[in-house]
This record gives sequence, structure tokens and C-alpha cells, in this order.
Amino acid sequence: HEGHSHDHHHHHDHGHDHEDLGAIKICGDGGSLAGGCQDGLGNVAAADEKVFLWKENDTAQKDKPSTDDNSPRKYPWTHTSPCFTSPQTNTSICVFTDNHFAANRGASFITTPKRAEYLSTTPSFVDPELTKHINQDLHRTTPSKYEKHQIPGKGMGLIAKVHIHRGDLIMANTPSLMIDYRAFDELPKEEYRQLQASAVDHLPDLHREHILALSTHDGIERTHIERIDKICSTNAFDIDPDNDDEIQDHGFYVVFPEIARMNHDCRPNADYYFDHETLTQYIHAIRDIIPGEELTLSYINPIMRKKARNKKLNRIWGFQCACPLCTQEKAQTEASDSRITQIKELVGEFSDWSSDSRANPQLAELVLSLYEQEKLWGSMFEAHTWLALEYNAAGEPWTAVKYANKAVEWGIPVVGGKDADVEQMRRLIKDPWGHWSWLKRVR
Ligand SMILES: C[S@@+](CC[C@H](N)C(=O)[O-])C[C@H]1O[C@@H](n2cnc3c(N)ncnc32)[C@H](O)[C@@H]1O
Repeated sequence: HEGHSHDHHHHHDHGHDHEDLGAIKICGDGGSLAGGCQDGLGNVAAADEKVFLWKENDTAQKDKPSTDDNSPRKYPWTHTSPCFTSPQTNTSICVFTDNHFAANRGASFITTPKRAEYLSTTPSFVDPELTKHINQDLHRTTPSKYEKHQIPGKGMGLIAKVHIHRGDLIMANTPSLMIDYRAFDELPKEEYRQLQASAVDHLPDLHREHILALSTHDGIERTHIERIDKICSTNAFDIDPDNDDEIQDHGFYVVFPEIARMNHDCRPNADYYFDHETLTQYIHAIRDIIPGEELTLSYINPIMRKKARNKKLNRIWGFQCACPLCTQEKAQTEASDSRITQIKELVGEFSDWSSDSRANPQLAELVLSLYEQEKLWGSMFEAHTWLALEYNAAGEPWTAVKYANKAVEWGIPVVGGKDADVEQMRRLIKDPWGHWSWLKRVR
């Protein structure tokens, strides 16, 4: 485990790196920005059940909500078993499946009864309209921007069919599986794996087939339970809990079967964030993409030197990185690694608001320039946020407002329009003089 933080931002290694259960992650390492960490992977076919009739017919929902924290209540679940007891905390950890979730696509959760109850009160459960049109691969109303293809040396991947502009939405999906870290941390391996397999087995037929067809990254024959375990570790994203969730110290592993087809690139053209209201992973373009280009995400913190990147990709996902950044000639690799070293040395200054900090507008300009040279488009939001704060802290409101506007523009596709840091930039735009950062470094 590499520690855990919630005050980070986008794109750094963080968290719970369950060494042997890799998950795609992009979260921050305690950078200066407040706000959540978002992260993930996703074509699921139609569900096998009656549409909406269950509300009237299903006896499950008539069950009284349980008052006992440790026993699963039925509504809205179509399955609430099996359960195992955590030897550490004596709480049960169960599979909760709702086969009507997101217009009968279905979703399974492995968590405690208490947290399942919490999830069932969040907007996506309370208002089914919210998730009805999310999974475009299922209910497509606009033409798909990509196609699934075999990619030499990478298995399957997604290829752009049309010109995609920076900021465009590429896809959005609700989860198939959400697995509480607690299940992984507290249960014996065999019990954990049984829960994982049941979570997949309970899903509607076509959805389950879709999951079972995902990559295990080595193609080795396995038992059903082992295969599902390997599918999860190859395809899951690490997602931090919602700010309103009481159980803040445990994130989730989440599988989105459409997004799971996106391959890794150290300088990707797309980025992702998780919206807790709709339980939806959003994928947006972070630069213009031409037809025929592969759509990629970074599975790791992209601000790592080549050797460290390759080691991690190899350990968790079993491939040698052959992306353009990893296959440059030696002089270019050295220049890139040296920029990454500089970035790592400098970014901490922006979260230090004491007089010891070296942060000022020029330092923020330097970091922006390093990000541009490194093609770290997913980090441009962060760089523009620092620029806005540093200019405002130095008493230059108009330049601060200029950069705050750019921060909002870069931030919406990578952290979402509801993100606390984007909201903060909107407040700075409205009133730089009333913002907490005003003259903060000159006082
Ligand atoms: C989340 S899946 C991506 C989709 C996968 N290619 C498939 O066929 O379903 C992750 C796996 O894809 C492969 N992969 C992803 N990015 C790759 C890359 N840049 N080079 C080689 N293989 C890659 C690795 O086998 C990795 O374990």
C-alpha cells in the first residue's frame, strides 16, 4: 500500500495500491487543490428482465427496511447474498445486485449492509431517470465516436471513427461492479473471490457475458472464480468515496465494461472522472483526436519517470510500455525524465501557503510550460488553477481571472463541472478581491 489521501487532485499515484490487485488510478498525491479524486473503465447489452414492472410486482421492495446495521435489507436489491463476516470488524460484507439499475443494465456492489444502504439513497437509485440515458452503447441516441478493434500488441482497443475535439464527451457508463476496498482488505482471499464471482453471476445475462469477455491480460485458462478475479484486476478503476459517504476511508474498485477496452498511453488523449450522483464514469477528449487514432487513458500517474512507469505497468497489467513517450530516442527520454523531476520538485510549493514557499506567478508559468512540453493535457486544469491562485495572491486580479477561466475550461472534462476546485475557480472569476487567495502571498 502506498498510503491514501483524499485531498489530492487528478493524476498522481495515490491510494491503496493493492499491489496484487492493480487498478487504474489517476488520483492526486496531496497536491494543493482541494476536492475529490476521480477515476475508471466500459458495451453492455440489454438486461434480461422485465422493464420497470418490478416496482409493482416485486415482493422484495415490500420488506421493511432493517434497523439492524448488519443484516441486508432487500429494497432496491434483487440479490443480497452471499455474505461473509469480516474477522477484523465482525461486520458482514455481501453482494448487493440491482438488476434494474440504469434502465435494467444492472449493477453489483460488494460492501457492508450499511454502505449498501447509503448507496441506495444516492441520486442514481432514488431517481432512475438520472441513469436511464447514460449507457449510450445500450441506448444509443447519438452515433458512437469510436469502434472496437484488435490493436497489434495490445489486444482490443477503441479507435476514433470521427474527428473528436478537445473537451468532447467520448462515453459515459454506469458500473457493472463496485467493490468496497474493505472486502479486499478484510476478507480471506477465497471468500473475497467468491463474492466477486457471485457479483458477476447475478448480473443480467448479456451484461454478465460482456464482463466475462473482458481481458485477463494473459489469456491463460482459469477456473470461473480465478478468471473473474483476473478480469477485475486487469480492468477495474480505483474510485474514491463520495464526500457525503460516511465510510470515507475506503474507496471502491469499479469495472465499467465499455471503458475497459481503452488501452494505456503515458500521454493519453482522453481522461476520466467519476460522478457520484449518477455513479457514472465520464470519458472526455483532452486534446483533438483525428479519425483512426486510438483512444487512450493513462492507467497510472503520468508524472513518473520512464523506468518507474514501465515497472508499474508491467507489474500490474503485464505489458511493456511501447507508447510514444516510452519509445523516444535516448536524448528525448532524458529530457522528458528531467522535466518530470522538475515538476515533482516544484508542485509542492503551491500547496504551501507559508512564507517558506517559493510559489509565485513565474513558478506557476514554469510548471504550465513543463506540462505543455510533456503533453500532460490532463494536468492543465491543475496548472491553470495554480496560475489563477498565484496571480491573485500576488495582487493581479485580471491575470488571475484570465487563468481561472482557462482552469474552468480545462477542468470540466477532467474533473467535472460540479468539482469543488472548478467551483472555486468560478468564485474567483466572480470576485477575485473577495476570494481567499487575494493578496495572500504579499501580506
Ligand atoms: C483495461 S484492459 C484494456 C483493453 C484490452 N486491450 C482488451 O483487449 O480488452 C488492460 C489490458 O490491455 C493491455 N494493454 C493496455 N494498454 C496497453 C499498451 N499500451 N500496450 C500493450 N498492452 C496494453 C494489457 O494486456 C492490459 O493488461
